[in-house]
Amino acid sequence: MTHLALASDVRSGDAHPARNGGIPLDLSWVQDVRINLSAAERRVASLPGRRSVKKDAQAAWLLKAVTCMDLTTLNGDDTAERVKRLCAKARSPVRPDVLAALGMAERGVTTGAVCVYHRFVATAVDALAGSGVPVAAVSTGFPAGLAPHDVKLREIEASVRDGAAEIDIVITREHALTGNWTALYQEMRDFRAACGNAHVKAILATGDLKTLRNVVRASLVCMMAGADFIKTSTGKEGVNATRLVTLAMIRAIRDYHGRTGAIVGYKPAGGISTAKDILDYQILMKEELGRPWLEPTLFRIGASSLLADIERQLEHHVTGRYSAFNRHPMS
Ligand SMILES: O=C[C@H](O)COP(=O)(O)O
Repeated sequence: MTHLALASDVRSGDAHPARNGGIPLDLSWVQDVRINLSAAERRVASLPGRRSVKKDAQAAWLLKAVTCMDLTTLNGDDTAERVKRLCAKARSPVRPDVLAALGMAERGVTTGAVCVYHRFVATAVDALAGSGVPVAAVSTGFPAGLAPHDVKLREIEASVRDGAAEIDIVITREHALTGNWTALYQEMRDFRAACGNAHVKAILATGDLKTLRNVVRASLVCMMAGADFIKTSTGKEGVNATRLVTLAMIRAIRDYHGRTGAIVGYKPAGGISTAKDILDYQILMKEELGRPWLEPTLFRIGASSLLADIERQLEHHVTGRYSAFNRHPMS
């Protein structure tokens, strides 16, 4: 398996043939999609613990995962106070004494972003001022994505006005389920245009799409329409992020890069709650796409409860006097 040879500081959208316009929809490419996963690959991707990360490297990988995390609250009972607490956590996600014990006190660590509903974008932007942590807004009638199209566009524009640097849109599942790729492409183009300079992540709601082939086709169409990231799920579907869907989507990213030169990021989201889970995703990213896709510019993890388990694991390393950074696996 060869992965992509890129510098480690590339960002999604770099090298895109038309940064804000995607490429023309190539329907024959979409229709011709075949899922080239062997039975063994499907089996392995469905099992936990696909490969092991050496024990002495795990803390470094977990700390890297924190920097890629879109720390999320997307609940009906969210309040400004909860969002402010979340932002404080995003500024300082790991206890200073734990960071110091890991030799990371000087560098400082924040999460990749904070992810909230539009209502709380301004609150989060204010609470994160000066931290460098961007605000991501879920949008377009999240999670079902069934609001009128013009309302979706106005919601995106309002979040950008309030300071969201990243917009997580949800696609209209019906377009994918009925094979109406032209409609999906046009929808995504409109979302892309409404985002302006904000980065756009396309949530496919893979648990709703019935087949892996639909997932890959929807991935390709969203990338052609200019998505900076493709994201699995809202966290509200019956089935959210899985390793099998991840394998299919990141191979679509690799294929898309191979054919167009465009660089697209990946965001698994929903139900990722343990350190062990995220290590599996990181291994997949590194093996399939390569080192640049372990950075927050190209990899985000949408999660509301993962941080607590990572903190526990890091504290465990520290109290066990583990020197995790002596042999950093990703330098
Ligand atoms: O986009 C992020 C997801 O909604 C988070 O899902 P989760 O609450 O299952 O971690």
